[in-house]
Amino acid sequence: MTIDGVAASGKSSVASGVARALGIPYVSSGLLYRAATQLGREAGVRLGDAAALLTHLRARPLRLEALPEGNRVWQGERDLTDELHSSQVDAGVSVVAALPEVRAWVDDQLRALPAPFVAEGRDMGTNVFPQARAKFYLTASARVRAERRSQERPEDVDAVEAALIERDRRDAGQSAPAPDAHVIDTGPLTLEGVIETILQVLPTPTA
Ligand SMILES: Nc1ncnc2c1ncn2[C@@H]1O[C@H](COP(=O)(O)OP(=O)(O)OP(=O)(O)O)[C@@H](O)[C@H]1O
Ligand SMILES: Nc1ccn([C@H]2C[C@H](O)[C@@H](COP(=O)(O)O)O2)c(=O)n1
Repeated sequence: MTIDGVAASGKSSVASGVARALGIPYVSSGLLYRAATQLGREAGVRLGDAAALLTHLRARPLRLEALPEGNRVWQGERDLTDELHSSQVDAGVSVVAALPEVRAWVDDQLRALPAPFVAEGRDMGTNVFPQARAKFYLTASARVRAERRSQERPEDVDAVEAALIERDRRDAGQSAPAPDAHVIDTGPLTLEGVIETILQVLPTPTA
């Protein structure tokens, strides 16, 4: 199954809860875009330069570890995960995610993972796993998302809201609900409420 949605709409928290309830892993595709951005920044590669970025990424392959309590991204023995949710990565990641070559690099890694899992991101239901048996798309107003996110970060809520609106604008090209997705406004719901809503509409597996 797939869970897509706008920035900070609760995708990874919800995917984690649903996956736990189903006893399967979840996979956070955004982490691979974030890792590509962080490694490009570190190496001084211009983030819009797909060829240079991919040469750099292919020389040092990444591994996405789908742990139930949270995904982790490794490059050899180095765990990059805790560096990937900074405001600097947030500011550059949409440029990297707009590169078709980088999207193909991410998609190949996701499609190589052993099923079943819950896939979370922007285009999981539309592009990467169009055959998924159930698809969801999470939304919430920018204000609600900023209020939630500002509890995790030092920035004030107005600055977080402005950054989310800008990232939504830049990601719009690859972030739309699949025609067969269930769209959920998470604004009025608790995290547990969103997870429960999804579990209730999931089709029962056939024998
Ligand atoms: N329904 C909800 N009610 C209250 N808080 C929520 C809800 N859903 C998510 N949150 C909180 O909102 C914040 C953002 O959630 P999360 O990181 O899961 O979003 P995301 O869509 O994966 O973000 P990103 O796009 O940046 O990767 C977290 O602090 C999470 O606990
Ligand atoms: N399937 C995906 C997943 C992510 N992205 C881009 C868009 C986001 O700005 C960025 C980080 O993702 P997040 O951690 O916010 O889920 O990566 C994408 O284009 N496609």
